[in-house]
Amino acid sequence: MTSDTVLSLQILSLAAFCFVVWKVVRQPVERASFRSVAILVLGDIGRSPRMMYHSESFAENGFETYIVGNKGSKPVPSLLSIPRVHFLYLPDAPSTLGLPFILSAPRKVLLQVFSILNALLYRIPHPPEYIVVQNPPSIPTLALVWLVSKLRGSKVIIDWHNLGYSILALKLGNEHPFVKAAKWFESYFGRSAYAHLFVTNAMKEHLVKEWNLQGQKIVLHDRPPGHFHRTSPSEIHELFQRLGPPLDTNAIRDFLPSSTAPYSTPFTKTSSQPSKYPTTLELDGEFDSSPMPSQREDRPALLISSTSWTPDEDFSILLKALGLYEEKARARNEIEIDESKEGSLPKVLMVVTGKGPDREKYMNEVGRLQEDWRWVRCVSMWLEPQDYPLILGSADLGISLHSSSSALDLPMKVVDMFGCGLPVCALDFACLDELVHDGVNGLVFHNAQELATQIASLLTSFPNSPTLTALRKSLERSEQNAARWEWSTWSENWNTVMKPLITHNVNN
Ligand SMILES: Nc1nc2c(ncn2[C@@H]2O[C@H](COP(=O)(O)OP(=O)(O)O[C@H]3O[C@H](CO)[C@@H](O)[C@H](O)[C@@H]3O)[C@@H](O)[C@H]2O)c(=O)[nH]1
Repeated sequence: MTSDTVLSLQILSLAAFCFVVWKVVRQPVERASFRSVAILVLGDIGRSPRMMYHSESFAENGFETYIVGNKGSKPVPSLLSIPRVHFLYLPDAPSTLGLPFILSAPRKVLLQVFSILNALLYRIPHPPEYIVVQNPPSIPTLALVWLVSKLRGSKVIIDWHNLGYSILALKLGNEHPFVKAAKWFESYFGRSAYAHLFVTNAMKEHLVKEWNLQGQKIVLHDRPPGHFHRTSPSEIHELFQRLGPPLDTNAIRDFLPSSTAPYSTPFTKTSSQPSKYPTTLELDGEFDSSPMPSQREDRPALLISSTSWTPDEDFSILLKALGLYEEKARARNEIEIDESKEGSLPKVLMVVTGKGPDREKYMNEVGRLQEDWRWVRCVSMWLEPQDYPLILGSADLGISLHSSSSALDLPMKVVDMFGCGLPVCALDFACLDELVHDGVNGLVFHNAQELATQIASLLTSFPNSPTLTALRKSLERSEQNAARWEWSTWSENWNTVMKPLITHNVNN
């Protein structure tokens, strides 16, 4: 494409943008219609769990719910089945046409501005009562919802997941002029809203103090959806039959215990197949006629990490820790081994779920490293929304490498893991203790050596590790730990914290 054509395209976009703004400014302000909400996600809706959960909660509370965002991964199934939910997809970001960043970035923002305004002003038939916007990204969304609220009378709710400028600072450094400009933009357009939601107490305290936020301020911690649970052996059996392909590579097939579908998987077996390990009933001399799957004693330990593969998560820590575990397992199992196998370490299958920019870089590194590994394998996969909680609930240990660019947000993946009864080893950062209680529901580490030591100590004598079992028990809702139980589901929490905020006007 010639530079003339590019210039004409830019001029056209600018003209279209000016036309929309001119039309809007001339339009008489329409009253916002009660019980409707626009949820704005600048990104793949299917990879924005918190915004999907908000949408579901609004719709369940009788709101006509418009989700504005990009099409990509499949949204959670429950959202697709609610009649009041409408998806308004934004066009995908245009290709850069080989233009330098200085030209391609403003062009991209301009097209985004146009399509977001078009959605919020025209595609939603009546002004929504509320607009819920996720931050980050802040540019251009915070300014746009501010403008739309002035024009259409909608009330803006900013859902503070993190601080956008702190993510940019990871790449450019705190002193870069773009970072300073982004911080100004975020604090200026983020200052006043009908309400501000925060994912941690720490973020609320920080922003109230530093940015003098106007409007109601509420901490809405992430919580897992009600259907997240510890996966039963039957569900694990079905899941690993479904997962087939990502685990069906030479490197993985030879590493896992052999299995014969549909009778067994590397993690489960059924009594329909003669088993190497007799069940308790068989040992008691009774015939086990039930085909119910059970977990195999010779299964590898299943470790899970979940991520968006962004630069704030340093997967080199995990890879180094897995290498150190490999050394420990060799030393224990191949040199010091005694007859009883007491104190031995199991093979480890590390599954990293999620999609994102740094995936290829780290998985190429994994490919090189595991050529020399005998006790560890690492695979990455993206699971359909219904399978994601099932794999978390099948695992033995979760790992979080979330370090938080602002030190003010928390890893949602850990919330997911706790919801599925999975204890974690989590990398420490400033406000992690709002979620992970060291030695109670998980362990906190600071570097690869510590992580490797924790994995080895939790997996000693696997699958009968008392420490791992104790951590897992703290996540069970039982009479014994009722007193310190702090977990609720997303909708219980939302109905307690958010509902009074948004139904207040209707009740009055
Ligand atoms: N369906 C599916 N979802 C996945 C998969 N892997 C990861 N996810 C989704 O991706 C999330 C993890 O993405 P991250 O971007 O790593 O999130 P986080 O650091 O744990 O949490 C951040 O985002 C939250 C809200 O979106 C914030 O609340 C939180 O404070 C933090 O900023 C998981 O919680 C899960 O919903 C997968 O294979 N399949």
